[in-house]
Amino acid sequence: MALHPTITAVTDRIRARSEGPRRKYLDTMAKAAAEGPRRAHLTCGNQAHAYAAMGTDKSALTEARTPNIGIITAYNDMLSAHQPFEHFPDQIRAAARAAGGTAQVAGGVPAMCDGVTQGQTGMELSLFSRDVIALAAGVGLSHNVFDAALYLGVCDKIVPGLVMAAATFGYIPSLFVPAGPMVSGLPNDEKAKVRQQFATGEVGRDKLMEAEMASYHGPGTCTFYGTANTNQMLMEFMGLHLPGASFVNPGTPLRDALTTAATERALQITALGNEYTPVSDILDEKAFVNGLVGLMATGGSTNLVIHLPAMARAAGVILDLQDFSDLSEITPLMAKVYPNGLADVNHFHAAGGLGFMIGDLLNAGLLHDDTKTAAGSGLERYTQDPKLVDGRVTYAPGEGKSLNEKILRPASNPFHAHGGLTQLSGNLGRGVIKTSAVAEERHIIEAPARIFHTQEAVKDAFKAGDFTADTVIVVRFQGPKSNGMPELHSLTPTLAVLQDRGLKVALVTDGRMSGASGKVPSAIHVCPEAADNGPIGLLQDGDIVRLDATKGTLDVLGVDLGTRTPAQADLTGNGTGVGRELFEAFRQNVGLAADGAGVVI
Ligand SMILES: O=C(O)[C@H](O)[C@@H](O)[C@H](O)[C@H](O)COP(=O)(O)O
Ligand code: SF4
Repeated sequence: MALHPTITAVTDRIRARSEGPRRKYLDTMAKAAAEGPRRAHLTCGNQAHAYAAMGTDKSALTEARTPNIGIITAYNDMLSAHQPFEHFPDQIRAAARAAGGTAQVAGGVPAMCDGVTQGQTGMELSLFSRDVIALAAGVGLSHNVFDAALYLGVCDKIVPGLVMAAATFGYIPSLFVPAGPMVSGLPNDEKAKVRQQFATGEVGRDKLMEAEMASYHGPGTCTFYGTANTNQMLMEFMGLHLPGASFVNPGTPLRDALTTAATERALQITALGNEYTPVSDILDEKAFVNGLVGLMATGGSTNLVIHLPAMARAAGVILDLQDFSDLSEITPLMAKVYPNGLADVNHFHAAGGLGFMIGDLLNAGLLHDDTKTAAGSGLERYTQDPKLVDGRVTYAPGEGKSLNEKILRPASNPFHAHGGLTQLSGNLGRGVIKTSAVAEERHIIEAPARIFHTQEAVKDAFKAGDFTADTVIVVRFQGPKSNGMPELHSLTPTLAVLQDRGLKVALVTDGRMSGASGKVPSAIHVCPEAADNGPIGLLQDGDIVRLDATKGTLDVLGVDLGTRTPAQADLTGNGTGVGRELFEAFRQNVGLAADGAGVVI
């Protein structure tokens, strides 16, 4: 099938926009690659330190004739999605040895669980932790003794931060190794219902705790289609996972076989062999366009509208919100996974999952097939399913059709004609809205604004019974310069109760929401932010705000903003407590949300 003209046009536009930075990046990568195996440049002393504790691997390492893998691990016990990584290094070392290579943990990176910090002060470090992860991975890889790298990470900022590092070290062939989703527990919509009942006082904390523990109940990624699982989708659409690796549950024989297969593949694609595949050849404008199409076709997390520009910039590729909008316009919404529907990622995977989607989108001319991937050339191979045969991974053709059209549909008969993300612009600045989880009749709202400077103040106003009419709830001073741009997802139950009571409500914020947020129309990432003299800082209670997701507009009506003085907020409290003291330089130097809210890149 010929490539859709918009795919070609957007790819060409990105390539043209990126020409300078991409050329500089590729020159840097080529220079590094030309230096040959890293270890050749280390002294005996350097190497002795690196191998001292490596036991039986020492001779292979010192002879430096076989490839050595550096493992960057985001293991900790706080994220259910990362807890399984505890034993992955042992498995990877054994698999490398068995395949004639070696592997060492090059370093660890921090990983924040946004579920633990949701609605808490710690969430103010969440977005910044992405760049900390990139920095920490760089420290590990700077030991410079690796011919390939394996990145162990899944969740929200961890994959984006690791991709920023993998691109920066783009001369090192790499794969991302996932741990997979937890098996299904209490359905996400039932959990959300109990939360709303708790918000209205219908159930007590005991019932809420019971529901939460039944929903988040074991090792593996949470099963909604939030940022973590959107990251997993990207790693297949962009060719950094093995095909079909994303949604195989942890602790299963196929999961273990995939980890072994990823290790073997990493050893095959180093510069010591004949299939050198540096990350810099994989992460190009075509890979990012494929990632954007996957984001739209699956109704993925709005957080990737911030992370993808930062990931791309690390590879010299410059994305713009217009690229997201134009691709959303031509990409059908093919999946309905919570919060966009009732199914979870396990059901999605069973229905045909990413392999079906990639095949169907390729046939529809909506993906580049001629991309380089860690598994080899061409995206077609990602339509295959991994099977376990005698304890090893083999690939077989996927079903080629959806096995449950309530969850997954072909591009020819989608849930919506276009993707779930729309760019917004108007006299309040630029932002984004995820429409895939919002009922059509709620895509346009025009109502008086109520202005807040914290999410707690919104909840207090709700408890005081303040919301009795249609309202645009503005929560400002939530941008990266203000307080690190925390997710405001803990507002979801409150806003959903107001909506269920028959009110038309919308959220407008320079902050962000979670990938798990859904049914309330939310104009997010509004920039410039209030703390950066953005027009959102000029709004006053009672102003009529119109949010039109069908037209992509966000405006205050009948007000001359030029006559207004910007609101002030006391942000001093955001600089101390729970480690916020350490992030002042990040708040001072962070870029626009629309450009990726980067600090290090
Ligand atoms: O973007 C995301 O996907 C979220 O950050 C997610 O990782 C976060 O953990 C949610 O807070 C979980 O949902 P609940 O908070 O509703 O449990
Ligand atoms: S998906 Fe979110 S809540 Fe679940 S483990 Fe990852 S960061 Fe934590």
